[in-house]
Parts: sequence; C-alpha cells; structure tokens
Amino acid sequence: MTDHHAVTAPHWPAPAAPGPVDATVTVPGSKSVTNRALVLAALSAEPGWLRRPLRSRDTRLMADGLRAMGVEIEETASSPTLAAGTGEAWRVIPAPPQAPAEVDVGNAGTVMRFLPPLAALADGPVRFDGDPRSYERPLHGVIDALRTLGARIDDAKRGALPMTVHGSGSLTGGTVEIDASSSSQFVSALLLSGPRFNQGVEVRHTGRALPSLPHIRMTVDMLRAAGAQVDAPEDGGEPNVWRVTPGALLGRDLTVEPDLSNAQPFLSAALVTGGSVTIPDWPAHTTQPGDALREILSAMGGTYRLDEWGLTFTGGGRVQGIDVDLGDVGELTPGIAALAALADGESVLRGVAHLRLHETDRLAALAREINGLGGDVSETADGLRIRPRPLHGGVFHTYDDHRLATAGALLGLAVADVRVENVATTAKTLPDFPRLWSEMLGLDSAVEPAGERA
Ligand SMILES: O=C(O)C1=C[C@@H](OP(=O)(O)O)[C@@H](O)[C@H](O)C1
Ligand SMILES: C=C(OP(=O)(O)O)C(=O)O
Repeated sequence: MTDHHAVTAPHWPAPAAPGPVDATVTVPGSKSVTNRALVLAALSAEPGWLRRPLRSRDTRLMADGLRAMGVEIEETASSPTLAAGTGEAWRVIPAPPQAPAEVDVGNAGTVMRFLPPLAALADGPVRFDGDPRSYERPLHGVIDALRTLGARIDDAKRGALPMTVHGSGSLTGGTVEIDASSSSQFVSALLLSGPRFNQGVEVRHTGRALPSLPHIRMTVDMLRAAGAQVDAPEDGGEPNVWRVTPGALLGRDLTVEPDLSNAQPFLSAALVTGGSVTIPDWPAHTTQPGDALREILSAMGGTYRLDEWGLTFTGGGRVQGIDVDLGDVGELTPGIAALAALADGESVLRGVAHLRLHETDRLAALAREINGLGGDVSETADGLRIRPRPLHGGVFHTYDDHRLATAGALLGLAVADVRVENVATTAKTLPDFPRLWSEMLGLDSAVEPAGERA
C-alpha cells in the first residue's frame, strides 16, 4: 500500500552533546490517546473534538481509515472554543461505518487491531492491508474473537493481514476468550467497539501474562469518559476479564496529553549529559506507560521534579545499570537499552519477549545494532542483558522502527560518529524529531538530511 520506501537519503549524523543539556521540550500528543479518541469519537452518537492531537503517520492512518468508512474528520487550526495557544483541533463527525472500504494500516498496531472490530459494524466488505511488516504482526486474537462474536472474515493467511471483514451492519457480541499475551491491543480493540455490539462484549484473557496493562487501563478510562459502562479487574472484578455494556457513546471535547513515551529520548539526554530537561504539561495522573520514566530514569541515576512547569529531570553525572521488568511499559525498552549501553554497570531488561513482534524484532535489532557499535548485548528468553563497553561510531540501522531511531540518537550524544539510518522513520509517532533534538542541544537543525523515507 503506502510506498514509504521510495526515497533514500544519507544517514543522519546523530549530534554529539556539546555539553550538559538544559532545555524545555514540548512533546507532541500521545499516539495511544489520539488513536483511541479517534475510534471512540467515530463510534459516538454526536460530534466531538480532539485538541492537540498527534499528527504523525500512525494517527493519519487511523484518521484516513475512519474516513474510508464514512467518518468525517475536519482538521482545523483553531475552533471557536479553543483557547489561544492550545494549538489545533480535529473535529470528528461520526457516521455508521460504511462499506465497501479499504484501510491501509501501515505498520500501526493501533490501526490494524482497533479498526477491524469497527469494520465488523459496517454493511459490506472492508479490506485491510499494510506494510510488509504488518503481515507478520499478530492479529489472530482480534480475528478469532470477531468470528466468535459473529463476524465473517476472509484472511487468506489465517490470522494475519491482508484480510477483509464482511460486516452486516451490526455484530451480535457477547463473551469471548482470547490469548492476548502477544499484544494488549487485542483486548483494547474489542473493548473500544464493545459498546456498539448488540450484546456488548466480555473479553476473557487466557494465556501467559498480559503485556502493557497501562494501555488496557487507558482504554477502560477513555471508554468510561465517553459514557460507556465497563467492568475491569482493577476495580475488584475477576482477574483478566473485562465487560463492556452496550450503549451510546458521548461526543467528547478532549485535550490529548503529550506523548510521554516520546518524551523518553529527551529526558534520557539529561541523564546521559548530566543536564536538565523539562517536559511541559506532564499530566499529574495518567495511564500512559511513559509516566514510569520518572522512576526508571531516577533508578538509573537522576532526580525529577513534577510541578507547574511540567516534569523536570536532572541527570546526576553518571548512568547506572538497572535490572527491571518492562512488561507493563514495553515501548520504553529501546531507549532504556541505549541508556544501559552507556551505563557503568550491567543491566537486565525483563518481561518483554513480545517485543520480537513489534515494528521489528526489537530484541534482535537492539542487540545487533548496539553490538555493531562495539557493545555487549545478548538476548535472553524475555529481554536483554547489557554489559557496558566502550562504544565506537558506525551506522545504526533502524528497521523502520521509530524507537530504534531515537535510541540511536541517544547513543550518538555520547559516542562520536553515530549515523542513524532512516531517521525519518520517527515520523511514525514523532515527525519533528530531528528538529526537536537539535533544538534541545542548542544546535542548528540544518544538520538533518531531507527526504528520507518515512
Ligand atoms: O494500545 C496501545 O496504544 C499500545 C499498546 C502496546 O502494544 P503491545 O501490547 O502490543 O505491546 C504498546 O507497545 C504500543 O506502543 C501502544
Ligand atoms: C509498539 C509500538 O507501536 P504499535 O502501536 O505499532 O504497536 C510502539 O509505538 O512502540
């Protein structure tokens, strides 16, 4: 589908830190919140607003997928009720999902998992396709569950993309058992459209430990904020069981929080350089997994302050190794692995076997690329063991993975001559990364190559 491999350009010379950073970095909106908000707004009974949405490849794919099914999403620079300085807003005007339609999921987990349940409500065929990597990412939990709940699906490759969901205008819904140990997004996907299934939905996870629990809590919180009735394990319910009652969703006016996982490289720069970085608008309470950075980065050698200016993290002058289970916060792993490679002691990152099926096999990619710069990283059954060694420059390959690219940038702060291949892949969730990075370092952002593939 989208040809995002067409243009290549020189590798990005990751800038070395000129000294301790001292910067305030305004991070764009959360991918996970934006894409949930779009789905919920599309399923609502009335129009809604998203303020400060993330505009990146993954959220554009979500918006375009919904548009293909008849939802109107107007992108405005301002709105009558938008306070000055709060940026742009998207207005979502819902419509019953229409078919036939074609949806390009790119390599966005949220799009490939969250939209098929919504497509099952359309009256006709909705075809899903995406980047080659999307064919390899697990989808069986969503496909099998939708069949159990009453949908007809053609998946020639059995449990994977490309596929066509043949909706009949409504879905029976009911109880379904799934093994979501390969992706929490299976659970989120079924819950998000659950209020619109005739019998609602009860999702029972059976299988090994669920990853990314904060992301499921985000789904539950956002459903409730949109008026849905949800029973969840954390409220005293049965473990690994979620229930959504059928009912109408309200159009909301939602301001999207900054993406705390995308704050990671900037906060980490404070740790690596012994400097200080402030991220404005850090939420006091959030379900975003990136909030765990406060504790994780402190354990690696810094201190933080959360006040009216946002979150300020200050490095203590050295990076310490860490032994940590990242199962809840898997998307932070590439950045923590990069920090661990610069630490003064060994690190063990656990609980993230499912990262082998993310944008790329992240465990293999991190081991290969850090070792390519002279590091000592080995894969374990469920993560990485990282022993610091003096690193040298070289090309840091990114495998179309935005978080590999930001990990390479982080290494480049401390290691001379690191060149990040395809830095433009950061556009998946953080389109302005090279500029934000250069500005944080007080450098002229003209060092970035133009026209790399996104
Ligand atoms: O629901 C979400 O928004 C996400 C859930 C997680 O997926 P997995 O549970 O597949 O790791 C996370 O890694 C991904 O970046 C975003
Ligand atoms: C795993 C990630 O993304 P996706 O939503 O494509 O699963 C990620 O952003 O780290």
